[in-house]
Amino acid sequence: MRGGGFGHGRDAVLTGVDLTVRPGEVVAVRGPNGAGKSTLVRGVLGLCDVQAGEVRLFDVPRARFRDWHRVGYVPQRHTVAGGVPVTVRELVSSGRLSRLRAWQRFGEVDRCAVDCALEGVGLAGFDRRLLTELSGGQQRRALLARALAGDPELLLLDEPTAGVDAASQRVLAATLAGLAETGAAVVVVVHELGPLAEVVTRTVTLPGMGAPC
Ligand SMILES: Nc1ncnc2c1ncn2[C@@H]1O[C@H](COP(=O)(O)OP(=O)(O)OP(=O)(O)O)[C@@H](O)[C@H]1O
Repeated sequence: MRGGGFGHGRDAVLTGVDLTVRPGEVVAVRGPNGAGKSTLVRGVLGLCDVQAGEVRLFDVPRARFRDWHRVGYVPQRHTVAGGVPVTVRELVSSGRLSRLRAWQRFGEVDRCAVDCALEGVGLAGFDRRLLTELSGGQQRRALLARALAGDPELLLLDEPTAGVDAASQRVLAATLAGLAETGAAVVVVVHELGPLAEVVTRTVTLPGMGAPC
């Protein structure tokens, strides 16, 4: 992004953001509550208003970008289960859908990707459970598995370690390191780096209080 300005309606949250993330990088985005970390990530995805500047994904202006299967997103909050009795496998399988062409069925490759993602976050034995029956930390891991199942080349994670125990944070760190080794770019919003310190290659700190970055 160049000169990125992001906000909500007319309210500006971030101005003048210049940030380039390259393949193989694991970039941590930090800053105080309300600094605009989620707004930045959502701005990349077009989920909040881009008020100024330009965002390009894989060198394509975001407005013209269509290859969303290349991008994974783990939101900070989720309402995916909101009243719908979805199993962990169904949730994680939905991460493959953007990879399928209109005429393609969910096949063996897709099932393997889902199994692999479940295993990668330590939820292999939970696939038939309802998402609502999982603890908060397990639900966050299921959301991560959904993003991983799509084999993203750019993965954006919004506070994936919040409410997640130390052992699971170490698993997450190893998973992100493995992904970056394949050449994927990772952007992760975090308050405390914890085990992620081992894999983060660069930290971007948002100053907060509406100050330019
Ligand atoms: N949907 C929304 N509509 C209007 N304002 C919003 C919306 N979401 C966030 N904001 C405002 O944007 C500002 C930045 O919020 P954001 O969630 O990006 O901060 P953050 O750095 O991720 O904070 P935290 O560490 O608490 O998660 C805050 O002042 C917040 O009130």
